[in-house]
Amino acid sequence: MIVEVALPVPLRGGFDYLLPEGQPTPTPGCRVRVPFGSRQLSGVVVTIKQDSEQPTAKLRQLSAVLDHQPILSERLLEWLNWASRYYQHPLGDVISTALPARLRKGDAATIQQTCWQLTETGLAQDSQSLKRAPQQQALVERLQSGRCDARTLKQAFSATVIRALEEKGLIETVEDEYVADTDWPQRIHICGQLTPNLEQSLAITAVNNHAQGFQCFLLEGVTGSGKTEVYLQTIAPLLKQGRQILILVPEIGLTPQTVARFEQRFGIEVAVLHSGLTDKERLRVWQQAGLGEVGIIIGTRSAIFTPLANPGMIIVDEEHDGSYKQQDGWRYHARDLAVVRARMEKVPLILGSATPSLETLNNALGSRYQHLSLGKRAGGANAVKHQVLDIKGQALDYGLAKGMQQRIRLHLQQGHQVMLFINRRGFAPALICHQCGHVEECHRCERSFTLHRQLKKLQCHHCGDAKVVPHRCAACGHPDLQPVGMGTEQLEQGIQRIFPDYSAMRIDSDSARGKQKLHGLLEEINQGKSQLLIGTQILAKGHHFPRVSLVVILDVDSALFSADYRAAEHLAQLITQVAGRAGRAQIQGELWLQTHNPGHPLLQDLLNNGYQHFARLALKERQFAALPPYSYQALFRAEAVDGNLAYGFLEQVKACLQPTDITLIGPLPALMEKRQGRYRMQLLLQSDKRTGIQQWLSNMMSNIEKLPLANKVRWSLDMDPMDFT
Ligand SMILES: Nc1ncnc2c1ncn2[C@@H]1O[C@H](COP(=O)(O)OP(=O)(O)OP(=O)(O)O)[C@@H](O)[C@H]1O
Ligand SMILES: [Zn+2]
Repeated sequence: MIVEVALPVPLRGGFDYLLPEGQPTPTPGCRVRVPFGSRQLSGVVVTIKQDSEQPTAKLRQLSAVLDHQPILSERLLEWLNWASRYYQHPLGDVISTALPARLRKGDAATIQQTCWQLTETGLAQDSQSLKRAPQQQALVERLQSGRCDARTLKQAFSATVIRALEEKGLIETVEDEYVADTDWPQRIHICGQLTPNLEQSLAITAVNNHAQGFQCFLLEGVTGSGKTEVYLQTIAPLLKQGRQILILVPEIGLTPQTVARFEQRFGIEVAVLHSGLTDKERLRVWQQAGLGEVGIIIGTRSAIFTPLANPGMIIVDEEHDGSYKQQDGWRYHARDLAVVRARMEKVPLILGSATPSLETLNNALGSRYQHLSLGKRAGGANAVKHQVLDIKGQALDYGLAKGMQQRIRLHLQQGHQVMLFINRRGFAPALICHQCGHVEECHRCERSFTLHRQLKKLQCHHCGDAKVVPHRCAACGHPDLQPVGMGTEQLEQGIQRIFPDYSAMRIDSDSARGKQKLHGLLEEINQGKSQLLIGTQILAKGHHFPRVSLVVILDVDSALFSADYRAAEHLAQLITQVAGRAGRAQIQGELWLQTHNPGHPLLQDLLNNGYQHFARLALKERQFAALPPYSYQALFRAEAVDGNLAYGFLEQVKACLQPTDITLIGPLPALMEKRQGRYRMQLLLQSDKRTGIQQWLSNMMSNIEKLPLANKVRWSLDMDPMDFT
C-alpha cells in the first residue's frame, strides 16, 4: 500500500510513503505524520494507491496516523485539488491554507466531551437519602437515567450543587464521545419578516425554484434595495429543512449589526468567522459547522473553507469587493472558489452587489448565471441624486470649495449628517522642504512618507516603516518643512474649523484600530453624536446610516488617470457604494463629487446613467481591448534586492514559452517598482482561452521551479490577477 500525502512545503504534487505492517489504512482526508528530510511533518492523505512512480526501495514509511476520521470530506478534498490545479499552487499549501491553524499544528480534530455520571457509590445509594437537599437529589435522579454532558448539566444545576455531590463521592466526570447538538432547525422562529416588494418577490421565487441543486444567481440590487431581505427570505425554507447557509461578507463589512439581523430573524445563534478570533475559537466554529451544529455561518474570505455537514446555500455579499482576493501566498479568489464549491456541493449560490464586478456581470449577461435585479430602493427611500462640482480655479479651504461648504451647511442646519470621503489617511501624503524642495522619502520604497501629525510620525504606507518627524530638512538643513496634499487627519481638523458648531468624527484604519473600536464609532454615528463624518473607504462598505443625507467625495481626479485597466471599474464601484450611504431612510440623499474634470466620460456616464449603464459600457470597452473577462490573465511576479535578477528570472520564464496562442507582456517593472528595498518585476500572460494558459502552466511549472534564478529571487504566480501595483 502506498499513501500519497500533501505536505505544506513549496513543492508541487503529493509525496509517497509506505504504510507500515499492521497499520490500518488511513482514509483520504486524514492527517498523518511523515519523515521529510531530517524533519517530521504532518500532512493530509490525498490518495491510497498500489504503485508509486518512485522505486519502492526509496520510499520511507509514514510515522503515524493522526485521525481516525477524515478532517476533510471527499468533496472538499476534490474541490481543493481542483483549486490547486487551477491556481497552479502546491496542493499541500492549498490544504494547509484551508485548515484552521490548530489542525495544521496537529491538535485533535474531534471534540472530546466531558460528561457527569454516578460513581459506584452513587449508583448504590438511594436518592431519598438526599431529600433534605432537593437540588442534589434531583441531579442524582437525573443521572440515574444515564450520563449527561457537562454543558447541559450546568444549564440545569448550579456549580455548587455539582461540586457538593462530587465531594460526597457520588458523581464523577468521564470523557465521552461528543454527541453533536443538531436540533437548531426545531428552534427556528421567524420574526420580523418584511412584506417583499414585487422585485424582491420575483428574486425570492427564482431562487426558491432552484433551491435543490446548483445554480448561480447574480442579485444586482441598487444600494438599499433590500438584498439582505432577499437573502433572509430565500434561506428560511432551507434552514427549516436543517440545511446550512454559508455567507461571505467583505472584511470590513462584517459588523455586529449584520450578524444581529440574521439572529433576530431566525432566533438561532449565528456562527461568525473573522480575523479577530483566536485559533481555538476558529477551530470550534469549524468543528461545529462540520458537525452540522450551526445553521448559519457568516465570515470573511477564508470562511469559504468551512466544512458543512448539510450544505443548503452559499451567499457572497458585495461580491465585487477586493477583499475576497487573497493577496499573498496562495492568491485565491473566494468568490470564484465559491462558484466551484457550490457546483460540487450541488447547492445554489447567490452573488449579491449593487456594483457587480465586470466578470460576474458578464457571466450573468451571458446567461451562465441567472440575473436577478432590484432596481429601486426598498421601504420608501429615494434614489440618491448625483452631482459634480467643477473646482478648476476655485479657492479651496481644506480641499473644500466655497459652494460645497454652503451645501454642507444646509444639510447640517436641517439636522442631518454629512459624510466626507477622502481616500487617504494621515495628515498629508508628503512633507516638503520649502527652501530646497527635498521630499522625505522611504528609501526602501522610493515613495514619500505620509505625515501623521497625531502620532508625530512619518510613515511609509507601502512598507509600514516609520520615523519621528524631522525638524530640519535632511538635504539642506532648513527648518521650513511643509505638508503637501491632504489626508483624513487634516480634513478633520479643517472641517472642525469651518464648522465649529458641529462635531466631526474621523473613521479610518488609524482611528478605528481594532474591530471593537470600529463598531463603537459606527454605533456613535447612528446615535447622531457627530454630524460631520470623515472617512476612507472603511465608511463605504455596506453600512446603514439613516441620518446621512449628503455624501461628498473630495477628490476623484487621481483615480481617473490610473495605469491599471481596472481603475475605472473600481472608482465607479466606490462612488456608487459611497453614494449609497446617503438617504437610506426617509430623507433625500445627495452625492457631490469635486473634480477638475467634470466632463470626463466615465464620470458623466456614471452620474447620468448609473452604475448599471456604466458597467455595460465598460464591458464593451474590455471586449474591444480583449481584456478580462474577454481574455484570461496570469501574472508572474518576481522581486529581488538586485533588480537585474528579478528581470533575468522573468526573461528565463519567458524563454520557456514555445510559440502558442498566449500573448506575453514584459518583463516590466511593477507599477510600484521598489518596495521594502526590493525591485519588483512582472511578466503578464494573456490568452483568449483559459485552457491555453492552464495547459501551458501545468506543463511548465516544474521546469520554471528548476530555473537557475528561481532560488535567487522571490517569485509567485497570480492567476486572474486583480492588482498590478
Ligand atoms: N420589502 C421591504 N419593505 C420595507 N422595508 C424594506 C424591505 N426590504 C428592505 N427594507 C429595508 O430597506 C433597508 C435597506 O435594506 P437592505 O439593508 O437589505 O438593503 P441592501 O440592498 O442589502 O443594502 P446595501 O447593499 O446598500 O447594503 C433596510 O432598512 C430594510 O429594513
Ligand atoms: Zn517603505
